[in-house]
Amino acid sequence: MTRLSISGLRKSFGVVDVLKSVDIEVEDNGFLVLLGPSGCGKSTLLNVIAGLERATAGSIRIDDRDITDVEAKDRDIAMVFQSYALYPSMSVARNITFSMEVRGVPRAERRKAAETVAASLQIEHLLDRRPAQLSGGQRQRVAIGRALVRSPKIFLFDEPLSNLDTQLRLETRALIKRLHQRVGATSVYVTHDQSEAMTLATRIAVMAKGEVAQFGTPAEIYARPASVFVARFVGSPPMNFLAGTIVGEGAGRTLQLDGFADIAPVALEATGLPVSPGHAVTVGIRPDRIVIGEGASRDGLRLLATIDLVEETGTDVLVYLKVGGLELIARQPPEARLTPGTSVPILLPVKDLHLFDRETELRIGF
Ligand SMILES: Nc1ncnc2c1ncn2[C@@H]1O[C@H](COP(=O)(O)OP(=O)(O)OP(=O)(O)O)[C@@H](O)[C@H]1O
Repeated sequence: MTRLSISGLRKSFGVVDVLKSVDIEVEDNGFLVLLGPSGCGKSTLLNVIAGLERATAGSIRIDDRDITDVEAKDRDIAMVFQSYALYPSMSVARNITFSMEVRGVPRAERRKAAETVAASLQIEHLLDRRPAQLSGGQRQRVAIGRALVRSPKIFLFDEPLSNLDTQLRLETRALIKRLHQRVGATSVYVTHDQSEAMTLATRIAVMAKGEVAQFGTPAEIYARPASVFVARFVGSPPMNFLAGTIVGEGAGRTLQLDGFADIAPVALEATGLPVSPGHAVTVGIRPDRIVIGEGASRDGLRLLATIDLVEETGTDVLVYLKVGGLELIARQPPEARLTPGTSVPILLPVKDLHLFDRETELRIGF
């Protein structure tokens, strides 16, 4: 049973507020991913949880124990760094079990622990090598092994896959996921890579400028992004955005796209959204939701687009569309036959639209 609770956490370096009141709960066996662009404070938050940096205000609890002022070594937390941070002069086995050596655990017991952990990471044949004799992926496994052998209450990972090439990144990501499923330990993982966040997390905290912009499951964050920032950051290619305005009153309210006075507005009667006439909105739609063609009888915004560029990715086709002065990206199935330079009708189905207040950029509804 390990629950991590962070409340009202702030961290300032001099006059710079790097974390501004962060509240996060990680459930027992949860895998929290801190996701955000460079400089948003992810690593600082991880370092404060680890005890490598002191909080300026707020508290951190592991279950019922307040660890805010507890020294790093007494927190029962293990951290895996991007840089591996291995001891170059020690063998792999000794690197993995060094914490046991410090605690005076006998040699035979240490060797057995190193073998068990190494087997779970498929590096048992490397136990007697030095870090310099390992590939980057193998070094990262040793670093993970060193955390695993301690059986800590909480695992922290700081961009552990950043230094690996694409193939190794996928393999190591799957390894971390498998280990988490098997060991089930509560974990916090920092990344700016949304695909890592979506695949690993039980909960994601999307961070922006030292604050949590949205906290939820990967599915919630993808389906109902709380702001334009989150919508743009999660999903690849990112969500498309268009400017719109609410027209009409009450049950007769419609959404009109700005600059497209000739296309039929879409009725909003069933949505119950808190919008009033003249409300300026940003309309979002994910690339895979744009229908190219007539789109049968579905409700939505119907536009005429020109196909600008077609990119085959192997699994699907990315279609760059020009609509008036706008560019939209649509994702289509691989069998789609589309010719650059031709005009096509497109449909933005009403049920797939996301609405954000144009000024605050916060989600309105849908
Ligand atoms: N010791 C420090 N003194 C002053 N400012 C710092 C210190 N450490 C971090 N910062 C600042 O805090 C902000 C957040 O840094 P942090 O490393 O936490 O961001 P990050 O989201 O992890 O970014 P990245 O993905 O680039 O590592 C940055 O603007 C950084 O310059």
